[in-house]
Amino acid sequence: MNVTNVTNDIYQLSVNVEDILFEGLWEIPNGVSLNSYIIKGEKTAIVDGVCGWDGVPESLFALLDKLNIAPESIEYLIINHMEPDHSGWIEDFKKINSNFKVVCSKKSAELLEAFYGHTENIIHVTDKDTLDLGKGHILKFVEIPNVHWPDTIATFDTLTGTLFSCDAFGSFGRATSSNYDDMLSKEEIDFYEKEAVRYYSNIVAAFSMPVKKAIQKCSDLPIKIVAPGHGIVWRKNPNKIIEDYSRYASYQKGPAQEEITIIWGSMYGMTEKAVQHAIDVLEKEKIKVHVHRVPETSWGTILASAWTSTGIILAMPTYEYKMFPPLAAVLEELGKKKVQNRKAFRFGSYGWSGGAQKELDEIISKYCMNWDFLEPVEFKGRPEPKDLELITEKLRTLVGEVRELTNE
Ligand SMILES: Cc1cc2nc3c(=O)[nH]c(=O)nc-3n(C[C@H](O)[C@H](O)[C@H](O)COP(=O)(O)O)c2cc1C
Repeated sequence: MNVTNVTNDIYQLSVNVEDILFEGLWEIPNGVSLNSYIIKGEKTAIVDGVCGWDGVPESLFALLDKLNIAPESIEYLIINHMEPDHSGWIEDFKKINSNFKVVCSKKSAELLEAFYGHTENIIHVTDKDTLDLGKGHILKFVEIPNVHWPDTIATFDTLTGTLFSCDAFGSFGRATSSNYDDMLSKEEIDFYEKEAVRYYSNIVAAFSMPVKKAIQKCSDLPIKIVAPGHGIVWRKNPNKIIEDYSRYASYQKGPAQEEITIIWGSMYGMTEKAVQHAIDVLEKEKIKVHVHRVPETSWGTILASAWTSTGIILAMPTYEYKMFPPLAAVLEELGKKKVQNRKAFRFGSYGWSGGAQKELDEIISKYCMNWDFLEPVEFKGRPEPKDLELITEKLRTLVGEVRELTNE
């Protein structure tokens, strides 16, 4: 666990989690940090917990000792949201301090009872409330429901301008002791930016409307530091991550960036021949392309590039009168995350009846994805030169459409 100083009287406790699927589902090749914060006024508060803490009270004692904090002096545990990655430590925390008050939204309190049976000493807060910790640290609370659980609040320290934003403005990527934008190189910031896209698209994307509302609400605050529950702390340029999140939220309804994502699958290499051809054509068109084969590539990786791409190409054969199943599964996930209004094109092989296209149309319509498709190109068995020519023509049209939309 890392302990670092955020600013006057504020410290970060951070644990890296690796070798798991986040939420039991999302691949995290570069890990993820769980960040908790301590604010030391005359009274002391902990904002969110660190679930990766080993559960041994002595470990936390030792950390607090480093900061000259007696465990029993922690008066408030502020729960920004009740998702167990942050709050799952409450039972362990009770082992070192049996006399603290929980500060959270009314909805969090309900969840706290349902998940951990904890009902004592709870202070419900809303937008109208403040909490004075002394030494000038007056905390303000901002309800930002559905970013990403319905109970979510952000906590704002009015003295230092620090916004403890919970899952908002978070990213994947393990933390180091230089977990601050002012301590990182340009390359490292780029790394966390990619990890933020992956985090946003996998975890927050479906809640893009609430994200927009939360950003609007927080725009009234004089924010100097953004301290999220995952990822790096933004001290030098807090607006960067806020603007990035605003952009990511806008990608839901498109247009996104001048990029194309190809998602493809093939059993016996017939569709694959056309995919290879498509990659060559797009390379000549000099447009940024992400290529993902299914089922080999994880949903999380595909979602991250589909989220930033204005154009999407789906290439798959017919399988038992429907789409190649792993592609159907990924497309359903894109639908659930509301990847909408893309410029799109589909091609693929069939043997005798076809049928992939029908299921594709059904999924697009079921999730109201509103993708604007070019006429599909389907070929029986292997693609003939005339099929490849037609695909070339469609790809050029797609590139033109993507460029037109993104350069408006
Ligand atoms: C298990 C299986 C099921 C298939 N089901 C259909 C089908 O319902 N309709 C059809 O037209 N072709 C069907 N085919 C034929 C494939 O679509 C055809 O072989 C195609 O060329 C495969 O392309 P690929 O090599 O890119 O996987 C099926 C093939 C397999 C192996």
